[in-house]
Amino acid sequence: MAKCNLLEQRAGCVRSVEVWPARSDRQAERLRELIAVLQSVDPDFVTVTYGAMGSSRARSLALIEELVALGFDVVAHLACLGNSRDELVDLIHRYRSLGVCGVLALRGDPPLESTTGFGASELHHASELVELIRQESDLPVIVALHPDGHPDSTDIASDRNFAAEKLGNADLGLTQFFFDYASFVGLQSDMMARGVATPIVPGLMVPSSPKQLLRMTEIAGIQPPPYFASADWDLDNGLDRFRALALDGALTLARRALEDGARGVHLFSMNSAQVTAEFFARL
Ligand SMILES: NC(=O)C1=CN([C@@H]2O[C@H](COP(=O)(O)OP(=O)(O)OC[C@H]3O[C@@H](n4cnc5c(N)ncnc54)[C@H](O)[C@@H]3O)[C@@H](O)[C@H]2O)C=CC1
Ligand SMILES: Nc1nc(=O)c2c([nH]1)NC[C@@H]1CN(c3ccc(C(=O)N[C@@H](CCC(=O)O)C(=O)O)cc3)CN21
Repeated sequence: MAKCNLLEQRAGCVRSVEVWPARSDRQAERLRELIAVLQSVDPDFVTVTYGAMGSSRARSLALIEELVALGFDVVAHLACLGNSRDELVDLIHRYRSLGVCGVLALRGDPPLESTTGFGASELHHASELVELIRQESDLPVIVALHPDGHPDSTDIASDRNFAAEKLGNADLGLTQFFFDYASFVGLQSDMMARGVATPIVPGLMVPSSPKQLLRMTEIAGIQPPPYFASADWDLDNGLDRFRALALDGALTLARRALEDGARGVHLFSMNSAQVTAEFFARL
């Protein structure tokens, strides 16, 4: 049974890893390799995406069930967009009975093929979902925070105000990935300035290729790190050099955050066994 104490599990650095459900045979093979690595890394909790990039609810539920059965503490993502209130309530109860140890309350991304239609959505902001989870369960609630501001926000001040409101009602904040340490420091100080002291754990991503990096910076609405523009990655050994810099970059951010008092680190594994193994071996 899940221990349900997200930050008190390990003295020092609490380690968490995001995984997503496989959507093809090739992805299923990658997921097997990742789960094998996770069994030796032994993270404090694993988060399972919901609906990310169009993935289905059934696949998320099946992966949660599998990971719980393997003995992992699982945090389930839940997104407002595309679900009615009743569907969200049903999912919260299903998560509860599957034995998850927390919920990451997200607004969610609009469907890839649409810029406006959110279908049956009745809740429109993560803060509303935090309230719903509180009403419906005693599960710990995590929220996503955006060090560089959310790409849909009109200005950073209002984005920080909304972020502080939802973080104040949550048990933990996990950040979107970032490449500029100053953005993480800015987020922390803006939350403190608004009177919110809920712990914030940095989310790190180690891109496996320049192409993946550009795709992810586009999703997050942020600039690539400085090393990206420093070389022609198509040249000999370019990919190996890129991966070494990407890993060093994420480790540098993680270590600085831990030195400055962060309680843990969260890795967006991108379902890569190799990245996950190397990141935690060197942290
Ligand atoms: N770990 C993960 O899976 C992560 C996922 N994300 C993704 O980021 C996306 C949205 O992020 P969230 O932080 O959950 O959304 P959110 O609902 O907190 O914020 C989304 C946007 O709405 C604005 N907003 C918030 N509350 C508002 C209110 N009451 N009135 C008007 N505007 C308001 C915010 O400033 C922001 O621009 C999701 O697609 C999520 O999947 C982001 C980071 C990590
Ligand atoms: N805005 C936003 N939405 C998210 O879903 C999200 C974030 N940010 N930030 C952190 C992580 C990263 N997430 C991601 C990122 C990419 C894929 C993705 O491209 N998945 C492909 C597989 C690609 C591959 O195997 O290389 C898929 O088909 O599911 C999924 C989740 C989920 N999280």
